[in-house]
This record gives sequence, C-alpha cells and structure tokens, in this order.
Amino acid sequence: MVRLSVNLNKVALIRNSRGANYPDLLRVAADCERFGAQGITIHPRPDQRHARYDDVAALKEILTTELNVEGYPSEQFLQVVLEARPHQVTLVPDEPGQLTSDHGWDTVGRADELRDIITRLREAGIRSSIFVDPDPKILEGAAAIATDRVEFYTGPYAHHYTTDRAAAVAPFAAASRRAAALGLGINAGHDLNLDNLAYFVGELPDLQEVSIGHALISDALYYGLSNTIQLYLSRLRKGGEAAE
Ligand SMILES: CC(=O)[C@@H](O)[C@H](O)COP(=O)(O)O
Ligand SMILES: NCC(=O)COP(=O)(O)O
Repeated sequence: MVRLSVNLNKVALIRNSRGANYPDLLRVAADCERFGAQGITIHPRPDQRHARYDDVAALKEILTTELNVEGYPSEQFLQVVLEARPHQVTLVPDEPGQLTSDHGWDTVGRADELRDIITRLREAGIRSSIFVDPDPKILEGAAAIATDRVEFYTGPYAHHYTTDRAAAVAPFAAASRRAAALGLGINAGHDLNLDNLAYFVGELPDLQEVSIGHALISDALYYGLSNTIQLYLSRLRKGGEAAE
C-alpha cells in the first residue's frame, strides 16, 4: 500500500502562534504513528513560521516510522538534516517567504548544484527525493543526478480534479510510468485530500508515498485526528485496489 506521511506544518503553525509548546508537535507526531500513519513530514522554511529547524532532531529522536524533511537546501537547512539524519530529505525549490510550495525543480538547469547536494545526503545515509512537475525532461534530469526518488507536485492535479479528473491525472500517470522506467522511486504531495486521493493512487500503480498536511489537519478539526487518519488510510487502500 502507498505509505501515508502526515505533514505537521499546520500543527507547528498553531504552536508557534502563541510562543509556547502547545500543541506539542512531538506528541501529535507520536499519536499520528499510533493511529496508523507510516511517516511524518515537516517542511521548515527560512522564517520557521511552520516547523522549526530544532523540530527535526527532536522528531528524529522519537519517531518509530519515517521522518521526511522537506525544504529548500540552504546551507542552514543542509547542516540541520545532515546532523539529524532523517530517513528522507525532499528538496523543494521554494523562495524564502513563499506562501506555500507551487512548482518543482529545473533538474536540468540546476543539475550540478542538485547533484552535489544529493551526494552529500547519500554520504550521510539519507534517502533523497526532489520535488518535480510531471515533465519527462525533468524526470530524465532527475535520473541523471541520481536522486533516489522524486515527489510529484500535485497542486495542479488537485486544482483540476473537480472539473476533469481524467485530464488532471493524465500527466502524472504518464510521468509515473516514465519515472519508474528510469528507476526512480515515486512520492507525491500537495493539496491531496479525501476527495481526490483514491483516484490519484488508483491511476499511479508505482506510487510509494504521499505526504499530506493542510487538508488532513483541517479534516481533523471535524473528525478528530484518529478518525481522519483512518479515512486517509482507507482512501489509500481503495486507490491501491483500483491500481491492481
Ligand atoms: C513541498 C510541499 O508541497 C509541502 O511541503 C508543502 O509546501 C507544505 O505546505 P505548507 O507548509 O504550506 O503547509
Ligand atoms: N509534500 C507535500 C506535503 O507535505 C503536504 O502538502 P499539503 O497536503 O499540506 O498541501
């Protein structure tokens, strides 16, 4: 089954808004695992308005599943992950101050820089993933720099899902086939939710992991965290059955 990594940025955002440790990110992360999540994702940005850099080592210390740390590979970000050694680091080409992630890397134009960073991650025993749009040239660039995985930026899929889901998923399904043929592992995320998740998973049989935060934490306001995680896991199961 496709693994669910719960992105806790929005939990950290609430914590940070009052300057104390409530809600406690570590407790929420441990509870997500207890409720069935197979991983935890955080995306510390330079202003640390969401997850903070010091959350990385603290989470790595207590998690029993996988920690995925996403972010722009500034030297500060790299020092933090190389020290804490999460299971996976997902490189994202965000500008400082960006509202949220909205595009993937140019793996061809920035190949030298990305190759060096991926090499540093590999030497530290960290699995690398890079955030990409579903473009065959970008995937060939990703394979050439020897990243372990790619993460498809699914914002456009989510945006177009309600009007024409077959057209919305088609570029991702094609890109997934190409990535698998190139030997790349495949993750996906951004704006996935209870409505659009199962169909996406059903159309991408090679998908390994989704990271979901904004919608999942919002749903938890209504259903509670435990029920919400069960709902997302059931969508992943349903999608997985459709993919078989
Ligand atoms: C790379 C990606 O898509 C996620 O990490 C996303 O950026 C998280 O979103 P927020 O931090 O805006 O909740
Ligand atoms: N990598 C995507 C992620 O972690 C969560 O994105 P979103 O569900 O908060 O849009």
